[in-house]
Amino acid sequence: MNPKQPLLPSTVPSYNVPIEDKHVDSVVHPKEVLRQMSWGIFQVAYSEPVHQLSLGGFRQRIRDLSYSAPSAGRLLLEIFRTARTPVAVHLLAAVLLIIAPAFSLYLSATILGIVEESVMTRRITEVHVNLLQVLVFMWLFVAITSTLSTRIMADTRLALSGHLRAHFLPQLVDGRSSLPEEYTFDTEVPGSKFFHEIVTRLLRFLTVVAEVGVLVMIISRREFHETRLLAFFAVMLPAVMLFKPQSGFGGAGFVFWTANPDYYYLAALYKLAFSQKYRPTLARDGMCAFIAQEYERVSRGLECLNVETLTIQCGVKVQWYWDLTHNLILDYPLVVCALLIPWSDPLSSLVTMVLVQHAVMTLRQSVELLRADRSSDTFVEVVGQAERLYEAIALDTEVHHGTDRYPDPTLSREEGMKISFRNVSFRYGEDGPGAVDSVSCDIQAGSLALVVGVNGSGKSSLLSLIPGIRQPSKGQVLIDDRPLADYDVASLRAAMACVSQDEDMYPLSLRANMLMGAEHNAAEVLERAAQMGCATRLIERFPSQWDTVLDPTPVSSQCIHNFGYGRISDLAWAELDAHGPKVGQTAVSGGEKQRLAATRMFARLLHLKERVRLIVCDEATGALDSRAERDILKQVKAMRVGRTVIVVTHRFRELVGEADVILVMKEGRLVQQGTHAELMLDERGEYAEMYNAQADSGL
Ligand SMILES: Nc1ncnc2c1ncn2[C@@H]1O[C@H](COP(=O)(O)OP(=O)(O)OP(=O)(O)O)[C@@H](O)[C@H]1O
Repeated sequence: MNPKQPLLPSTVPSYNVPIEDKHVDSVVHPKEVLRQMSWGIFQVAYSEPVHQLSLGGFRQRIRDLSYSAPSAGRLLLEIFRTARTPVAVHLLAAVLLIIAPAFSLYLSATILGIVEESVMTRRITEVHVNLLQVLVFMWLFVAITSTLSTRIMADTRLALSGHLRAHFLPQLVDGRSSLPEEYTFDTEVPGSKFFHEIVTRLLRFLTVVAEVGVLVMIISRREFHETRLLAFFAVMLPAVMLFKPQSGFGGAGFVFWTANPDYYYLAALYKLAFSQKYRPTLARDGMCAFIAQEYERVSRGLECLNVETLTIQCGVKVQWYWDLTHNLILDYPLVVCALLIPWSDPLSSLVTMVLVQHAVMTLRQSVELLRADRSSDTFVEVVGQAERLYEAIALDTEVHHGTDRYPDPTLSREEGMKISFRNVSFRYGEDGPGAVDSVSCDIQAGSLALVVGVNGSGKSSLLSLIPGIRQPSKGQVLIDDRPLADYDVASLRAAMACVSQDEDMYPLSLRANMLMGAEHNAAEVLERAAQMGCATRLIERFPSQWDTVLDPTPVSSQCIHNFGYGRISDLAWAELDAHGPKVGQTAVSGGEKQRLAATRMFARLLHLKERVRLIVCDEATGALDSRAERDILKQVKAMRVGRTVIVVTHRFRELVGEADVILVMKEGRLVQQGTHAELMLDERGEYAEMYNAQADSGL
């Protein structure tokens, strides 16, 4: 399957989906073969995996496996050390599950053997009866063991996930602003999928091996004809199941296209008839009847009218001989066995037939599971997941930091943090757009700096370099005249209180958001911070007030559906509703969100007190009404003593009088800097234009 080809949603009627005439790439995945077929007016293309039996492919896989093996071994060992008991119990249950079906097959063969012998000799001894009883009890025991083992495996898997989360989380959380996409573990428990897939695949493979082994043992004891028959089934069944091309649900993904112009015309008519965009005009011009007539006329000639994409998928045909072989081996094994009756003893044939039926049922189930594995990641890919986890753990933070704690007693000043940019450039990614271009300036300790510029001029990008979230691609950022990279990043960030324009609350209670672990004077800090952030009334409005979680994380493990535990009763659901965690979201407007973000920043300031030497407000009040914006900025200014303050805002007129320096950004460059009076001298300059535009619009 060419991954670039879109897979159309199967529930959408095909006449509703005008798609371009797409030609299927001749470059296909090496493990797949492209097939095409006609379906009505459509051409359908889909890919199927090819069973690579080539020596080269095999060698490559061995090479890949041996490459990933050390990490995989290390991870398996680490998982075992992290949760010895769940892992040991899980593995024990897995071993029992491997043995159970093969043992059950062996028991049924033994029981049938005893029955056969008794009927042949027309004599059933007490020994036979006792043996039969023991065997039946053993059978029962196997059934119970299998059920229990399945449940134990499910339980231990959950327990193991908990252990692994707790074990790997501290290793994966560091100062990075984000992990690359391939290393995110927000939906995946690190190591869990790896462990589970390895165990399950080995379990399924060994189950089939054990079943085939027992079958071979049984075969070797039967009559010659029957031996051949059983051997035939033992080989053919896995072969048919593994290699037969699949159709219908679970089959290959597909693309379809047509060169039939009527199809596209029909699609256009359909869109015209139902799109809100065109209907008023159609009605106004009296064209509705025409559309209906045309649709009827064209659709009569098109057989695609009743064809849905789903039907196409089911119609992906498998050659007839595969279907026939599949039916004979899997669905009608008794028919094949019956063919042997003329050549063997009828009783013996009967016993063989029962055995074959049982063996087919058992093997079929196991091979189906094995086949299901093959449609997902390959074993080599699963083993490679260990590599990915260790790479994520070993990832370095984007910015390299030193060990010197901030503030530096020899350089830092009481007035606040001094920030200097020396020819600083920054771009997003190696080939990404240049956001900051050769900026050089000083923001003196204790000053109020205003950063202005049109959208996209690089203001936020420049400020993101100060807490060391991003690394300049060129130049240097100095903090108190010393390279930022010399400082220990945690102590540096503890000296900053930043708030940006689109800041979300963490999925924790508002209290936790504001305090983030700080317990000292909590109530006082919260009350004061809410006042400063203009959020007191807002928080009082929430039913749970400070305990409100605005966007709670859904707790997916509140119930386990269809996972070995069957249906969940209505009563149980009601209990969960009554006592379970409430996961509803609380909607807040953009302005309310900014009030809460400002409150969080003030809470940080109140808590960390004089440790904070820099305040950065990056368009943090853009969505607020003008009164709230004025109040919040007033509070920020009131916190200036002993701190440098940087404010980015598009409505800057009220602040210009107090600003010690105004930095004017344009297309990533710092085009002007100075006080308001100095900048206004250049009447045609960027700053004067922006200022006058604001004055004209009354902002
Ligand atoms: N995460 C990102 N990835 C790639 N490009 C980005 C990213 N963030 C910003 N940019 C680009 O960098 C340039 C500068 O953006 P930046 O957000 O720094 O400007 P700004 O002056 O703060 O804009 P605004 O006033 O709209 O907030 C823009 O061209 C923007 O498209």
